[in-house]
Amino acid sequence: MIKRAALIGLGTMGPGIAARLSRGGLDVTAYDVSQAAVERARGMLDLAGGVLDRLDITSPGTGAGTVRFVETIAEAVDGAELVIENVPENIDIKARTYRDIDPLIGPSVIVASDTSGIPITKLQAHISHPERMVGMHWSNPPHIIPMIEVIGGEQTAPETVATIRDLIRSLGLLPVVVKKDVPGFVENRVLYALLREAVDLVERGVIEPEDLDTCVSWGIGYKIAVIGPMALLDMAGLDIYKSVSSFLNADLSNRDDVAPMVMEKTAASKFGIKSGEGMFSYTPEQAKALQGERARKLVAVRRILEGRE
Ligand SMILES: NC(=O)C1=CN([C@@H]2O[C@H](COP(=O)(O)OP(=O)(O)OC[C@H]3O[C@@H](n4cnc5c(N)ncnc54)[C@H](O)[C@@H]3O)[C@@H](O)[C@H]2O)C=CC1
Ligand SMILES: Cc1ncc(C=O)c(C(=O)O)c1O
Repeated sequence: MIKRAALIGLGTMGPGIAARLSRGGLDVTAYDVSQAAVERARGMLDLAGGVLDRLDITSPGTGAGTVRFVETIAEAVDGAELVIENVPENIDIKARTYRDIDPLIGPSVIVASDTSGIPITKLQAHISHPERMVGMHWSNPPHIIPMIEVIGGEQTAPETVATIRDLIRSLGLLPVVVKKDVPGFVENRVLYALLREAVDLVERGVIEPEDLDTCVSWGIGYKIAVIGPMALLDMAGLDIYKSVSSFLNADLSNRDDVAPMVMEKTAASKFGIKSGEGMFSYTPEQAKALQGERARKLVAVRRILEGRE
């Protein structure tokens, strides 16, 4: 089983991934081009560890692994059996990262991308031995959400998919092997269809942002956490779904570009919590309180869903 992992890119996802892997007994070496990102990640490890404690996630008999922050990418990948790439969702940055690590790692070292949806087939065009490249798509926050998508590209060896699937299982997490390498894989295709409709409804003035969140979180979100979409079809009745979709599907948002509201906000550097304003506004204190409150609620819901409460 894999024992040494390199994590390239920290940012939003990196600290939680590092914390979760080390709790599972892996030794992680983490690298980021930004020292600020390294310091932020260093400061987040204990917080993530506390959440893992509340989830009763223990380490294997061999004990917890370590997280070491290193100053060069070469140090990060030295001796690693797995390299997790977690740089920005930009194929040029990812390709450059693969070119940087290629001469530093052997042909059997697995390179797993945390990409949100760039097809793995596209990514593996930028690395030697493409059979060792795979998608390992975590969800935010990665130390709490147990489901991880595993996606093989056209040139990915089945053994590579199986190795990552088994690693995820050995960590006590939920691997979902996606059968076809489609953009967005599965989770984000469903999420982005939902978000496209949600943004469209707010943009057209059908509903206020706060009320949309109440409607979706306490309606669909609450239900879907317990009853998955396919099971929900059977609960509601496929006849009902047929009747409603016969008129509603044609009326849903089918835009293939980015909503003007999102273009305007991002052009004004209104990215959300990370910039203090997005759909809503946040002071640093509010952002910190929200992070804690959301972690507490996600832990409580997960404990109930796992039948531990
Ligand atoms: N933010 C989210 O909710 C999720 C993001 N993802 C995916 O994970 C990947 C990372 O996402 P985030 O953590 O949100 O990105 P981010 O933009 O927050 O962080 C990326 C980090 O990579 C660093 N970086 C940039 N170029 C680098 C290089 N050449 N070498 C090393 N480090 C470099 C940056 O300094 C930054 O700290 C993306 O592919 C994203 O789509 C996956 C699941 C959820
Ligand atoms: C908006 C959004 N986009 C991508 C991802 C993951 O790839 C997430 C998430 O994990 O929650 C997300 O919320």
